[in-house]
Amino acid sequence: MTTFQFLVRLITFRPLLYTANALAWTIIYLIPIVPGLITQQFFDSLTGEDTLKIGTWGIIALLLAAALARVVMIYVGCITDVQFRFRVAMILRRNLLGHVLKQPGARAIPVSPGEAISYFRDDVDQTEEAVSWSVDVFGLTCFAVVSSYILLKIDVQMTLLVFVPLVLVVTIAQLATSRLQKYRAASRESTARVTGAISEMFSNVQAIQVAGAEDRVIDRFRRFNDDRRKTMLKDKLLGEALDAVFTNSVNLGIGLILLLAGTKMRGGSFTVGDFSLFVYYLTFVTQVISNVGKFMTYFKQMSVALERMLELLQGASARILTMKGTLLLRKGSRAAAESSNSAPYREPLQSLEVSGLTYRFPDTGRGIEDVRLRLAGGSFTVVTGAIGSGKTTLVRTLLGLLPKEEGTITWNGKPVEDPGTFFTPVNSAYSAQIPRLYSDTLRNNILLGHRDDEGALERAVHDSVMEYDIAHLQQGLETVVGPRGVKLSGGQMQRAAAARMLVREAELYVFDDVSSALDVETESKLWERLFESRGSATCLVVSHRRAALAHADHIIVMKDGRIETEGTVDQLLAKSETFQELWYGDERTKDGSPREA
Ligand SMILES: Nc1ncnc2c1ncn2[C@@H]1O[C@H](COP(=O)(O)OP(=O)(O)OP(=O)(O)O)[C@@H](O)[C@H]1O
Repeated sequence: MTTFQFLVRLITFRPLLYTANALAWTIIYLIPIVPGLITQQFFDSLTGEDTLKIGTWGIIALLLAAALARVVMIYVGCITDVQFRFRVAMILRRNLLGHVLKQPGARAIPVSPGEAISYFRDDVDQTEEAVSWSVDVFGLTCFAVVSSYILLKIDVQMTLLVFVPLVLVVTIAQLATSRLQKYRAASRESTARVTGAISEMFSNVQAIQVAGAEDRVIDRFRRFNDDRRKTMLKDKLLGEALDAVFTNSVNLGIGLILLLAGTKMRGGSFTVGDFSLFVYYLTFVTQVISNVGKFMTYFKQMSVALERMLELLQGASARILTMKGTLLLRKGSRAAAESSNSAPYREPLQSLEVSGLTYRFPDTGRGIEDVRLRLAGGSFTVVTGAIGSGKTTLVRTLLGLLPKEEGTITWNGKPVEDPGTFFTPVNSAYSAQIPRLYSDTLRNNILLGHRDDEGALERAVHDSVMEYDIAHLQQGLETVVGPRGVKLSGGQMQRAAAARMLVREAELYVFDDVSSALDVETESKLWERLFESRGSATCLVVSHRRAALAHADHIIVMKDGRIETEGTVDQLLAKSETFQELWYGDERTKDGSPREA
């Protein structure tokens, strides 16, 4: 989709509102024609050359009426503009967010969250700006046509002599704005580097101190600041210079008119009223040029914004951005939409089967290949294997957090078409390898908006072996855990994440390495409690720890992205070297032989 097509699609998103807006602003731009003509009559009346013959008070009344009409129209124009802008920005943000939310969770956005936020904020704003200014271009063109006609009728030579150089000066200045844009982009980039460095330094204070890297980090920060100073200076200097040209071009024009008008007036072909009309329109002609320039700038920015938003769509059609749909702006429309979503249906899990499951990361080509597995309802299956063997990729692809390239998944024999939507509570709940906590209370981190029905929170805290920690936290469940949960230990974070999963009722619980930071005793308690309170639930657990492996009904051993072997602990100990290494791994002596018991 070209930028122009994108603009047209946004304009036609609400055609009536856009037309009303365009009409309002065209009238706003055309109204100044009238006071110009009235002023001309006023000055001509002083020299007895006026044709209107309505006297000074009549002229004043007309001027007031024109001013009042313009004020009223500006009020109307602001309302139509805000209404239209708001809808354009809202549809873009909603469509973008809707697309992001439909993506597999682990690959929802191709950039950092900070950058994605800037796409949602700045790129949408720039697009909104361009669409809104397209209205002004139409109005200003109408003004330019009508005023040029009036001025040319009064004096062709004067019009050309005054306006052509003026148009040239302002156009050249406008062209320089593309350089200004380059400078602006560079200064934004350098500012982003500086703020990024500040946030990196704050979040890595300990790592910097431990590595004794304070001086190097400050040197790097200084370089970023120097760079920012240079780019900002260029940006400001050119910006101010262009501003000076724009504001002074009117004075320049008036100077030219004064020079020429004197001679013409003496000859009698040019009246005082004509002079006032030229000066009056001059301001608006400059405005026309600078506003058309502004639109051109916004249009260019819009093409960059479109490119960036397309990046966020990750190859999906650009039409997604401008898809029409209800905006739920009226009171109660959200509630109506929500109530139409029926409660999720829970189907007890008898068997979950996966076959030919394949996903390779585009940048490394690594991942999983042709994975086949079967989980029986109520079973406890452990996926194990060496570091990087594909355990996490397997569960994420199964759950739809990564987009499977090939393979089928069936739940009780029925194919699961969209795993990302299907594998959520009440069907399944998942606890990721790296716990993601928010700077909020522990209670809110566990519940994450879930209702605390019938003591669900208390049960989840107990099942995840957190009761002792909570008793020792200063404010118990009300303790604020700090950004990313920094006030908790690694093991506490893992168990908080497990509690978040267990507070949700589900048929299938998927644990990705939740026990790696737990001591043996706590981990054993975790599995025991899970069996006690949720014996009928099916569990898929990624782990290489004995406490989990010892509880397993079935173990899957991964190697290089494929299932190497599977079976029970005894079977695997007898036949799999990889499994023996994992099982005895911690106990090997330096010469490689197992330790004596
Ligand atoms: N985001 C990513 N981009 C590219 N390659 C990746 C990415 N994540 C993992 N990989 C690669 O995919 C392979 C499987 O990784 P995965 O995280 O599934 O292994 P794992 O068995 O869970 O390892 P660990 O025990 O360390 O968690 C590895 O070779 C890894 O380098």
